[in-house]
Amino acid sequence: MKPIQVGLLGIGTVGSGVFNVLARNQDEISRRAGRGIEITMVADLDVERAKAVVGADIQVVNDARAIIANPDIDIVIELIGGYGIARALVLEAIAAGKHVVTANKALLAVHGTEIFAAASAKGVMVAFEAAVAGGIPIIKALREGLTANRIQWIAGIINGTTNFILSEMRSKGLDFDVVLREAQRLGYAEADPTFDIEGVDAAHKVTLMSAIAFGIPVQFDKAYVEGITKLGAADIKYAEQLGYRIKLLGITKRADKGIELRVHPSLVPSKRLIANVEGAMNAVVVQGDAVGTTLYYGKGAGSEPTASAVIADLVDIARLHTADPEHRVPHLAFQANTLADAMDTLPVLPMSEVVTSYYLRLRVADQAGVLAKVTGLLAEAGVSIDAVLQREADEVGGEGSTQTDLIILTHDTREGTMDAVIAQMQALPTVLAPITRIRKEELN
Ligand SMILES: NC(=O)C1=CN([C@@H]2O[C@H](COP(=O)(O)OP(=O)(O)OC[C@H]3O[C@@H](n4cnc5c(N)ncnc54)[C@H](O)[C@@H]3O)[C@@H](O)[C@H]2O)C=CC1
Ligand SMILES: N[C@@H](CC=O)C(=O)O
Ligand code: NA
Repeated sequence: MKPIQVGLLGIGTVGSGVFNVLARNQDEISRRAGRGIEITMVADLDVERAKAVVGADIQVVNDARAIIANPDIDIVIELIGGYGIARALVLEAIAAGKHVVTANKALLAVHGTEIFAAASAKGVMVAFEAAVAGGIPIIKALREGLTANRIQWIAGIINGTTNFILSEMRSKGLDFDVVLREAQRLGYAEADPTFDIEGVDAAHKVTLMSAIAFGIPVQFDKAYVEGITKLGAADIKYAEQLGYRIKLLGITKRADKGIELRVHPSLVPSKRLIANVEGAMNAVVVQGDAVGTTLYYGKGAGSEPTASAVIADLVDIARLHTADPEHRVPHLAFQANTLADAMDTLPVLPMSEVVTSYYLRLRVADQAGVLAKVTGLLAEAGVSIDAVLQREADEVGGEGSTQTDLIILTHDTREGTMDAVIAQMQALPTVLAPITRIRKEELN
């Protein structure tokens, strides 16, 4: 069979990894795919840099549309990033009857419904293994390996930059800004690192996993998103003393009335495997009703780890290219005549309806009766306390300090109830600073 022809749009960090891995492992990849896979055209705005990567035998252009217009190209790989030109190019490639492989989680989380519908109508595939947890084959695991299961929840460390920052802050006591700069230097961070540190990148990824796991449309706009920028070194230290690590988790869960979809820093018991995932590594825990708990661990970013996932998608498409579109692996795991038929109407729950437990830190005046007032308000609201830790004032504010930290762990509470009681506690004159609230996930 003639090799399948691939056009590559954007040959930066991931694109060059794809080119290099494909060249290095060409024979093995072809045997696995059942036919050759050849990158025959590359587009990048920086033509000279692209030529330096691919050499003289491959056509390099600066206009991505020249690839889409080429009738010999079967698959377009989009590795430009962002929502702008990438969205236009992906839709044009689909309209031209090309299969698409992309690592662009931002694009799919925001415009996935439109893109998957266009691909279904045209009978082409849009594959995106690299978009979630980079090299970890989590899309395949959810869509194929766990297909017998009713998925109950997924919780993942799915942003390498923030996990790297939290790990370095905890283990080396380094400052946030210093570690962020290092993550940028190492190529983990997004072009705009606010997407990493404010939880947006993780929310893009968990939105995609949620759609696959629960058969709901991709709904990034319904996700609750909170990053790590407000976390203090004190909370990392107190969590450790209480037997927890703080991780930025992307969580999606089947609840009574709908689906939870949220990203925020979370206390995770130190004894859980996922709590010990350090540096830029990613890990995803999936709980299915038949299989129980499964854990997927590996590199979620970087040139070749991400390329590994892109090429796996190329191989899938090379194998399925000639199959009847209705019998291909579906984009989002549920098979139906139209994409809309496959979708579940379960709503994504507002954050106020989420039930979880909490870590609260209150900077209070070190005087009699404060603890009783605070716990009294919690009791009135029906919030059950799991543990209370009071620091010595000297330890918090230095010798002779009149302030101290009160740390409270609660049992499960509805977020709306917790919002209300935090507002009441905040209004107490003896509460001297904004209350820190971090959600706690037992993950069992
Ligand atoms: N870097 C990583 O570790 C990971 C990246 N991703 C995703 O992969 C995608 C690519 O990321 P990187 O390779 O890191 O980005 P990058 O910035 O290194 O590469 C993007 C390339 O696209 C080129 N480009 C920009 N506009 C273009 C246009 N209009 N036409 C043709 N080329 C154009 C740039 O010149 C650059 O070479 C993004 O969606 C990113 O979110 C996903 C997982 C991991
Ligand atoms: N910026 C991302 C890169 C991969 O998606 C991360 O830090 O994980
Ligand atoms: Na992946």
